[in-house]
Amino acid sequence: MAATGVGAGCLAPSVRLRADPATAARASACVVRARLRRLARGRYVAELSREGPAARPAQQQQLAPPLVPGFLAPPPPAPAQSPAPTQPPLPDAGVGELAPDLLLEGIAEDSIDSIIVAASEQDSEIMDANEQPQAKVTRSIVFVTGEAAPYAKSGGLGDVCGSLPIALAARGHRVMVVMPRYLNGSSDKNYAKALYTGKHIKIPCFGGSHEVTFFHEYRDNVDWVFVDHPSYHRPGSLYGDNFGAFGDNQFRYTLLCYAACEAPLILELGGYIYGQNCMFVVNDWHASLVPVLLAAKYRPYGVYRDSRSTLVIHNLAHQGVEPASTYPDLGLPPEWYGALEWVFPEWARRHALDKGEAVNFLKGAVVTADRIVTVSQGYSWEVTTAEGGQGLNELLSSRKSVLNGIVNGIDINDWNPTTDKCLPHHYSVDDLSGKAKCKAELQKELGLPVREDVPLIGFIGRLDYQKGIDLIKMAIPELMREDVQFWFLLLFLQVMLGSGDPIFEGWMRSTESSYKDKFRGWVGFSVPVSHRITAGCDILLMPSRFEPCGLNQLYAMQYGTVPVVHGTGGLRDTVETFNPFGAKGEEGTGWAFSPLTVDKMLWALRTAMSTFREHKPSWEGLMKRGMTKDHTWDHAAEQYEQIFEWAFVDQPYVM
Ligand SMILES: Nc1ncnc2c1ncn2[C@@H]1O[C@H](COP(=O)(O)OP(=O)(O)O[C@H]2O[C@H](CO)[C@@H](O)[C@H](O)[C@H]2O)[C@@H](O)[C@H]1O
Repeated sequence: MAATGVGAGCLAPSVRLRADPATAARASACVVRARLRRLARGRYVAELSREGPAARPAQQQQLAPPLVPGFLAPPPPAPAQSPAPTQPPLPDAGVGELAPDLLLEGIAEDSIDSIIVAASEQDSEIMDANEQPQAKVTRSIVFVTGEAAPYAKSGGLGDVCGSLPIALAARGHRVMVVMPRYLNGSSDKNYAKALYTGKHIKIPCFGGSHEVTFFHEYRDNVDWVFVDHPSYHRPGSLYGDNFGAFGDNQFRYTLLCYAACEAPLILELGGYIYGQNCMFVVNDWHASLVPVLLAAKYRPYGVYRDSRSTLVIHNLAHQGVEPASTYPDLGLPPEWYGALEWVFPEWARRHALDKGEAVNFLKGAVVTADRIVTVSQGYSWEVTTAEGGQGLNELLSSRKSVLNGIVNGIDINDWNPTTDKCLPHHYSVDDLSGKAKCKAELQKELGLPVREDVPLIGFIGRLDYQKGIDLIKMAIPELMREDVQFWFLLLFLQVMLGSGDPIFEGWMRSTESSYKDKFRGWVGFSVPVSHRITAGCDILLMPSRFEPCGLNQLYAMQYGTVPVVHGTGGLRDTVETFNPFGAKGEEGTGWAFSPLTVDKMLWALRTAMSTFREHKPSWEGLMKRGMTKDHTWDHAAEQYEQIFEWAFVDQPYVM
């Protein structure tokens, strides 16, 4: 028979569809168009519809009986004498349900979104289209974090800790996330489904005994555990307010770490405790006391000897450094001071008598964690250099044997242009028309001239030295000479910088009035706005000085928005510079410029803008290559499992 090529290889690894030989014999009559919509956790929805029903002879409309009970039932056969009816469209097959007698064959080379269904003689069974890859070894995993979406988020850490645990749970692990129960009035509703567990403990630190209670919600197969204490109930952002970072942050996150160590031992979640054989995944400085506590306060007494810890560094710039005089407050044995000890270099000291002595939470975890992961491979090398190590480079270099990089994934349920509830129009790699409409809506919303031909550049980021905002400021006069529109979204109330800089806001207002038809700036935090910008812009600019991973460029690519980034850390790992003369034709998903200078940034932007204006097919290629890249969490989750496996091969840290 004229069997067409088997498409399984073109599909995502978890999707394999086969046809029985009898069906294969009717392959040519059995052409169906299927759209596979990617969901989270490597799952797919197949939407099937017949292509060219009129061309299909009536006698061949009877499909073979389903090979697997429960699979999509075939449509009833046409009555013998009646004229061939118009073929009813096949219903949406739903997750994992695909026509039983059909085989998927990829048609768009790099795309799994558009598939033709045909039959093939060499294939004789239906595989489960909904097969979720499972871990080889399942574990009890305890995430400890200062934030996790959707409960509390101030940036990328919240995104990652809101998604990675779900991806690991889907692969068969038992996963708990421990974070504070922040109540500030405006976001309290996020915790509405979390119930009091009836468990409370007293934590001996900071000269007293502080009672914390535990709340719990079971969602997406993950135990979300919220530590409650009055210090987490206050207005402002998670870590600070208009006056700067909260003065008691060290206390707040010491409580979190103690509580996280107790949670697996005392919380009966779903009927039984997690126990002492856990993998603790501690994120950034807020959770960094956990491996120190395991080594100093539990293992010497025989507890948690079978547990291991992995430190995940999302951003080395924040280390949780406080004066050395606070060490006794932490409730750690005096002999463990060395683990947290930190001495500022002379140039960083405030006065002649300042000895620069401090305690550094993140350093404590770098010393005591069993494994260290940074959120991209590029960053795992950068942190070992004097330029990128933020003072910890030598220590991190000494731990190179346990240091790895894993690029973050993104939550495809939240960030999917075909379903995103924040967008006025939806679109996909097959039909980009909705993106042009999103752009027009965004231009209307901003009061900019509605023009399809003008490149709209966006920036989304925190008001932080890291994000390279000063570079954009310097480049604006030059950039505004071009026929361009610029949309600037800044995150207000950023912790480490304290207040949302009034000088910067003043600059934005004056730039807006100087370039009325070209520039708009907005300061605030709004998830829907960030989605609308990601969809509505043509180009996303990220001139970050350093970027451990960066999520916005991943979201941008997913939404067909072309990233122009500084080639650093995770940006360099994830954005491939456009090459019109690649081995397979045009290659690349954006522009990664280096070094970080205004001129280089302008050069990259101008190249991108001229490609947008003058080379439409190339631009569309850039958009589509970005949209079809696999940014799902499943891949990253598998790599984390490998790290966990290595951690359990080694002995745990003991002094
Ligand atoms: N004004 C605004 N309104 C609404 N949402 C806004 C916003 N400004 C920013 N956001 C959102 O905040 C997140 C920021 O992501 P980044 O990757 O830039 O993270 P960040 O630097 O905070 O975190 C660190 O951790 C992450 C995760 O590991 C790393 O990717 C990163 O390199 C590292 O610096 C995105 O989801 C973005 O949409």
